[in-house]
Amino acid sequence: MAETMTAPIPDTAASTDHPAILAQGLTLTLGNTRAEVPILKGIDLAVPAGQTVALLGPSGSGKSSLMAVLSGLERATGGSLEVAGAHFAGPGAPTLSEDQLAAARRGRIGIVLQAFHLLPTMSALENVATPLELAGMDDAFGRARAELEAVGLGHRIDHYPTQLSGGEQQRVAIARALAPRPALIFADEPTGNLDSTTGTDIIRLLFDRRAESGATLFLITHDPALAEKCQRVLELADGRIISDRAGAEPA
Ligand SMILES: Nc1ncnc2c1ncn2[C@@H]1O[C@H](COP(=O)(O)OP(=O)(O)OP(=O)(O)O)[C@@H](O)[C@H]1O
Repeated sequence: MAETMTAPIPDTAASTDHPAILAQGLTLTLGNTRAEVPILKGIDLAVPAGQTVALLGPSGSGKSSLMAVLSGLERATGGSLEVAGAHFAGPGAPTLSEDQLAAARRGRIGIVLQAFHLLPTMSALENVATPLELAGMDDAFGRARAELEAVGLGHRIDHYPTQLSGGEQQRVAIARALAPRPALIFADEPTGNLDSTTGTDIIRLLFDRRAESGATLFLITHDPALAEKCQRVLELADGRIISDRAGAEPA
């Protein structure tokens, strides 16, 4: 799929002292002019590169919406936002088409969701290799194979998603998200569809693979114990960050 990027996206991702996430006054309002629903009500957040951050908050507080905006899946309606060097919103930010947003995410941002979102007509190997090919990386299939081996699925590369257990599908999804070596990983309730033993294995895998890459991790969870595995714990309520503190994990 050829994608041209007409709008320049300043790339500051290579600089380690540049924050991975810099949001100021970020808002998201959904709906139409007759019924506008404010979802995010002014988010100020700076996340240094390499930090692990958990986002807690009650159902409906806006966690998934915040992740969607920070990861470039959804456009903010106000404020400014820079993520892994991509200028997504704010004065001077280019207006990006869907393709341009996708291109801006590619290689910078890896996303792991509760529902694994693997392509059912593709094997595990193809699911991991395709984004690498789209990113124009050399040896996409060799890299994908190595990534699947790293998540313990070297023997399953030719299997289709329906032939894999939920835990195995999530391993493929993690391999797919991490294979392009993104500077930033977003994970939204990555164990929500898994039993607790499988979920524990998946979290260990996600944290181990993150530690190897040094990527910034932004993890949405309902589980306070899991949140403590991060260096920083944010709490969202009604579209606002109401608490920002250190987690139990040393920085
Ligand atoms: N397209 C939409 N139009 C209007 N409101 C929406 C839309 N999408 C989400 N919302 C509302 O935005 C609010 C935040 O939703 P969001 O999914 O971000 O919350 P959450 O904290 O992730 O919840 P959960 O923990 O249940 O997943 C909710 O009140 C939700 O109903």
